[in-house]
Amino acid sequence: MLRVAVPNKGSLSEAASEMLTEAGYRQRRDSRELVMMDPDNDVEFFFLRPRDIAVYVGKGTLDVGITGRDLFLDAQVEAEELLSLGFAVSTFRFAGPVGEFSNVQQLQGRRLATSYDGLLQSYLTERGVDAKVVRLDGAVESSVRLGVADAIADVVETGSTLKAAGMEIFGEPILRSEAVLIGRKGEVPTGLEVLIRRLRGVIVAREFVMMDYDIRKELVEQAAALTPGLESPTVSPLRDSEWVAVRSMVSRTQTNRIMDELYDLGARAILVSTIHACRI
Ligand SMILES: Nc1ncnc2c1ncn2[C@@H]1O[C@H](COP(=O)(O)OP(=O)(O)OP(=O)(O)O)[C@@H](O)[C@H]1O
Ligand SMILES: O=P(O)(O)OC[C@H]1O[C@H](OP(=O)(O)OP(=O)(O)O)[C@H](O)[C@@H]1O
Ligand SMILES: [Mg+2]
Repeated sequence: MLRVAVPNKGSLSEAASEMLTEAGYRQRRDSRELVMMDPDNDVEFFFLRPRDIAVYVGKGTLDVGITGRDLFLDAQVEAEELLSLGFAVSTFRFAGPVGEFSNVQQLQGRRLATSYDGLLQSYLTERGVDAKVVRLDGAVESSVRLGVADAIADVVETGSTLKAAGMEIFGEPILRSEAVLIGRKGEVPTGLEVLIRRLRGVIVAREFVMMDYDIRKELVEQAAALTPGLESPTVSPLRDSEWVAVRSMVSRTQTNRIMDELYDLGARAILVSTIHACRI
């Protein structure tokens, strides 16, 4: 039975369970459940703190787990990223009081607060910056105002938390993070390939839409260049032999631009539908 670690709390938890549900796995109904069997799929789910998931997977106690890339790298364990999952997208960055810092070298000898001390320390060491790292559990943005640090390294999404604390980002991003599936290096336990294929299916179904349209036969090459699909668009004959029907997967974010360009080219009856599930 494949043993899978899933975040039990925080910003990863709901999205991770939602993705597993879409992938056809059973998920808990009560947030207090710690373990859940899914006998139909031969998988056992363990609901754990996202920070601890890398530790369990690293030690081999559990086969795979979903966590944040930042949390995984911070844990510094023997595991590897198997798949990026496309949610909990954030950047890990330096920030300080407005106007005070502009680069990492200025952190020499200063105090830096973070919840990701492992990650931060190795970044600083690689760059030869000797700063004092102050480990805090959360609400790191308040640490400068409260006098325990001069600057911080923290998760930034919209930047509104930083702004509210009178801080601004500086320096290059330390890391681009998102939710990831991690596993033991070189090990492929039974059921893992199916899990990965199913999760990929969910990611693709979220990322793409299906586009259908009719176009005059002589314009099909130009239209296909706008909608090349993953392999090649499906072109089917219509009763009117001057026209063909085209079907192709299109990136969700490009949908309206492509519809406009197809319409300008002469395509009509352009229909967009969501992909419920897929195997690519
Ligand atoms: N605002 C956010 N936007 C996107 N991702 C975020 C955000 N805040 C945290 N994350 C990501 O979520 C993960 C942290 O999850 P975790 O559950 O430890 O923290 P949390 O959501 O802040 O919960 P807690 O309140 O327990 O600290 C990290 O991978 C981090 O990059
Ligand atoms: O850039 P933003 O969109 O403002 O989001 C980033 C904030 O979100 C997370 O905090 P969270 O709410 O999880 O609190 P915590 O720091 O106590 O974990 C993160 O630690 C940042 O503080
Ligand atoms: Mg947090």
